Amino acid sequence: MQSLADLEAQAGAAKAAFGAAAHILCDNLVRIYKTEGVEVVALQGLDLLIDKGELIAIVGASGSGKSTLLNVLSGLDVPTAGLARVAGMDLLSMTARDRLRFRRSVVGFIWQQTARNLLPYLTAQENVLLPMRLAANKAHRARAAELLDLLGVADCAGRRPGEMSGGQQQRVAIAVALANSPEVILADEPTGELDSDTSEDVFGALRRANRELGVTTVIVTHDPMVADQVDRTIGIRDGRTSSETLRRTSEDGGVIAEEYAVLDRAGRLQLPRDFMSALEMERRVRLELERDHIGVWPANQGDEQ
Ligand SMILES: Nc1ncnc2c1ncn2[C@@H]1O[C@H](COP(=O)(O)OP(=O)(O)OP(=O)(O)O)[C@@H](O)[C@H]1O
Repeated sequence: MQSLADLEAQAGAAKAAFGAAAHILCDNLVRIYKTEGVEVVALQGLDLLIDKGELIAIVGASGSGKSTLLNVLSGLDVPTAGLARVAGMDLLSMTARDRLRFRRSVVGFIWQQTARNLLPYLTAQENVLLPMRLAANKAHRARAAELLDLLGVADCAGRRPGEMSGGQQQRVAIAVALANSPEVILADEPTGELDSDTSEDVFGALRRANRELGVTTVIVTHDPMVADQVDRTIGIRDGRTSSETLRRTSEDGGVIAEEYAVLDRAGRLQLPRDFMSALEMERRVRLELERDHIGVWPANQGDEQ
């Protein structure tokens, strides 16, 4: 029989192990906004693990908490409770100085509004040089040129944002986000203002940056096409991760997408709304453990109270 000390040691080890190797970790993340005495729980115990070098999409209905999550991960906003760690840095206990360093060199950010990403009076090259801060030396100029080339906008180097298309501006914005060699790129609806062809270019540029530079990339999107092209899509509902779609290539070269519900460490999972309404499930369900699955049934009429 195990002693209490053994059990405590085991529990401690399991806790340390959760997400220990993850590049991005959220554990039971909570963000409550208080406005005029009303509390809005935007994140309600969200768990998330992302490995180094992954390219993932986050999808979810409007108001599900996607932007709140991205603001936390980028160090712009501080969560109310829980644990959030990016590239080994704890986002709840960072000093102001660490936060600044984190925002300057650990994460790169791309906003939906093309105009918010670039300074209008600077050329593409000058925009990319800006985060590097020091007077542009030769190495910096070479890096700016390399990044613009990698993202397919080398020909825009000397143009100002007003002289570029929306898609070109977003690709330059990716170069700006990559300028200081961040470990993580966060993009909030980067193709939200673009048509589908241009979106594909921008998304291709993000994929290339992910593949060639190994930078962990998280894209919040409504765009179903974007969600089709990543290894993993994480669905958020009511401030929690609710589903994951994993894509893999089959032996014959086809792409197989499999959707899973997310089971948290407390054993909670969210049933898809359409499944629940199809069987009129509300409040209570019956569960039965079978040899290789768990059955879920609507409560019998007599069970309702
Ligand atoms: N600064 C704020 N003050 C008060 N409530 C907020 C604030 N920001 C977000 N919320 C609320 O938190 C919830 C989650 O919002 P969030 O913007 O994260 O959702 P979203 O999934 O990004 O939505 P969208 O797709 O529309 O951008 C919503 O109910 C929203 O009204």
